[in-house]
Amino acid sequence: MHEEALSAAITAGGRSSRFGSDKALAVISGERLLDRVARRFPPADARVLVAPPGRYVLPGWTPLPDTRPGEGPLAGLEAALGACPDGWVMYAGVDLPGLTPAYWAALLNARTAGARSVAGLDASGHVQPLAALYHTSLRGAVSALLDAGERRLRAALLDVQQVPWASLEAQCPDAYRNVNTPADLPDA
Ligand SMILES: Nc1nc2c(ncn2[C@@H]2O[C@H](COP(=O)(O)OP(=O)(O)OP(=O)(O)O)[C@@H](O)[C@H]2O)c(=O)[nH]1
Repeated sequence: MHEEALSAAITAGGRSSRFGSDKALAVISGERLLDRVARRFPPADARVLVAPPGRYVLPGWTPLPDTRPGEGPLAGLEAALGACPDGWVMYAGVDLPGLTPAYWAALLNARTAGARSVAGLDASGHVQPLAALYHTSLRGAVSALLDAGERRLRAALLDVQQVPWASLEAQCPDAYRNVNTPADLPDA
């Protein structure tokens, strides 16, 4: 039988212009944001870090350059889907220190037949594509979106299974607290 892989991908290719310095390297509770997000994935068959070549060293993670540098996290997803083995990819922004293994388990458990992406809704009901599951069968669709000029990551949420906040809140209340400025750091 064909076994589907489960992969983890972090996208860390941005400019951190609002943060003022590279936010992936910001230290919270003694560790880099990058290490925190990486550490809080469940075990995976492949682990990739989409970022400019040479910017980071993250042991156990395969560095992966952007297919379309500077074009945002939708382009980062294209790179990740292209590099990961066939199956599901847990895709996260490097600026989400509140993600936990329980968060990813909740999304994985929410997969339904026919779904090709799984994303949570925040407390306001907004879908959160930067901490979501994408199936590698979306490769062609994501490239087509980019070719057509699309840059919003949420456009990749095709055949999406949404997970209500009520199903996530108890296990991971800070899942969607992202770091854009130094004031957003949990220790601040
Ligand atoms: N691979 C990749 N990731 C990106 C790119 N741009 C942003 N990201 C990532 O997407 C996530 C959200 O990024 P933003 O906070 O919207 O953008 P940013 O450029 O990091 O920060 P600002 O300059 O303050 O907007 C972060 O994890 C970024 O590292 C890109 O061009 N390629």
